Amino acid sequence: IPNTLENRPFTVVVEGNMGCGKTTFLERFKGKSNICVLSEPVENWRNVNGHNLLHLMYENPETWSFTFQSYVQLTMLQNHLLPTTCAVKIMERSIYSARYCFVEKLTRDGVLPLPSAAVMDSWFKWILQQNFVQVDLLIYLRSSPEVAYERILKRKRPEENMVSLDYVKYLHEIHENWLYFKTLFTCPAPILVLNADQSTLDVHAEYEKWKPDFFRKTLNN
Ligand SMILES: Cc1cc2cn([C@H]3C[C@H](O)[C@@H](CO)O3)c(=O)nc2[nH]1
Repeated sequence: IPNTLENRPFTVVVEGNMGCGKTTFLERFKGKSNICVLSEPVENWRNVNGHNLLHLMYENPETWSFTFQSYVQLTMLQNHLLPTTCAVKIMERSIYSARYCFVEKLTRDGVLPLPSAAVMDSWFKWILQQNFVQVDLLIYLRSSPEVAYERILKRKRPEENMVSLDYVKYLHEIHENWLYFKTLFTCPAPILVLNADQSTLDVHAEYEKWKPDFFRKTLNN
């Protein structure tokens, strides 16, 4: 069956650095009857048969990155494929940022050994070839690393207590090259860039301003 909008929801993916405000941005859509909101499955990652893979990954990335990122890829695919009767599905991150941002960074850092990166990439490429995953709009919450880092410090996620500003800056560059300069990897859908350094209200005001164009443009294709 072709993966057309007739038999699947209009899928929006919200991407951005750690601390850019994705979770807060998605709060606005929760409770709307016709929108299925899928937050990043961090709680899943914290308890896989009793194992906190997120903690293990931060504590010893050389040993646990492959395990963690393999599970992230599975949970992202599950979100992409989750059936819904809603007209719109909005997801926090995607199988794309898993591969293009996080796995890419770990591979470049030499933290993820090349044989492991090759296996991750084989899974990723096969999944895309199955045409399981369709994204219709990508919202890039574009933040400066300094603002993002301040928010990470404030929210105090236990596993992130060792995250450095350098790590956040590096992830920022990868997001910029992918979603703003578009020099890194292909973009799976049209991109709406929002200035995420603003207050939550202003980010939503900017989204509301651009929404009609983007939904009309993408729905009419
Ligand atoms: C898709 C994807 C999300 C994601 C998050 N993370 C980390 C960054 C944050 O500390 C936490 C929640 O986003 O998980 C990661 O290492 N690899 C990831 N891949």
